[in-house]
Amino acid sequence: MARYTRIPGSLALITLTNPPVNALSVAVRQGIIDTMSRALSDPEVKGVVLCGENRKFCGGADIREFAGPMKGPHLVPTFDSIEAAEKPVVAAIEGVALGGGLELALACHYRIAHVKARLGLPEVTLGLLPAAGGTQRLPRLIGVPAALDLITTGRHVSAQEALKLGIVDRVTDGDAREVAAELARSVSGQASRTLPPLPVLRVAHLSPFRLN
Ligand SMILES: CC(C)(COP(=O)(O)OP(=O)(O)OC[C@H]1O[C@@H](n2cnc3c(N)ncnc32)[C@H](O)[C@@H]1OP(=O)(O)O)[C@@H](O)C(=O)NCCC(=O)NCCSC(=O)C[C@@H](O)CCCCCCCCCCCCC(=O)O
Repeated sequence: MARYTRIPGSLALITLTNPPVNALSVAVRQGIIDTMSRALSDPEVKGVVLCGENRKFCGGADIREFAGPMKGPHLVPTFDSIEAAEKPVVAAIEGVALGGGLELALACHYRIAHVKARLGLPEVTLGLLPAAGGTQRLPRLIGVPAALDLITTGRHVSAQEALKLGIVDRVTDGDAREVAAELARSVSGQASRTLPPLPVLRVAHLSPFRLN
């Protein structure tokens, strides 16, 4: 599920609620769609903060659902609609943002991380590749070499490393939701931030893959 709360400054706070790590179960995916649609259709709401319950942003796809056929809404269009939102959406990352959890944060326009947060795309350790936009959005955000490193090793990075790489916009030792709300208020009314195009042509050692 996802809980919808109005918070000061004409913002909506969307909280993923699926203990223990707010994984992206069918109910959470549907909850994101419903709450985002509510926030975007309410003219009083000028921006959105997305967080996870119990100070854990999101541990990714719900591995408890891997045993059966995929049901419910898909992550790709769900995340695409967040990215396309005309109101700023800010991820408040506490605890973990792993796999689909980081892919969700990457679809948001801004990311605030708590200093103790860990981020990564560990899909490779499960024999998978990130399949909810991470292979497309991460290279656009931090460049192909750094993105390939994270995708192919599956390693987790600290909030400070994520800041240095450019994955997050700010690190806080306070309440990430409050810092995210402050940022959402400061950018409300501005055009949504978009990711730059993939800089493929500038990566020399990937020249065999150059597009002519
Ligand atoms: C999160 C952790 C770092 C926490 O570690 P910690 O040591 O604190 O605690 P535990 O490890 O003991 O875990 C606590 C508790 O939490 C449970 N848990 C952890 N992670 C998950 C999870 N992801 N889902 C469910 N439950 C989880 C854990 O089992 C424990 O439970 P317990 O009851 O025992 O207390 C650490 O746990 C960790 O590292 N977790 C793994 C995180 C991870 O690997 N995440 C990535 C998951 S894979 C993923 O996200 C894939 C994405 O890219 C999205 C994929 C989208 C798929 C879309 C597919 C579309 C395809 C369409 C194709 C159509 C084809 C066609 O039809 O043609």
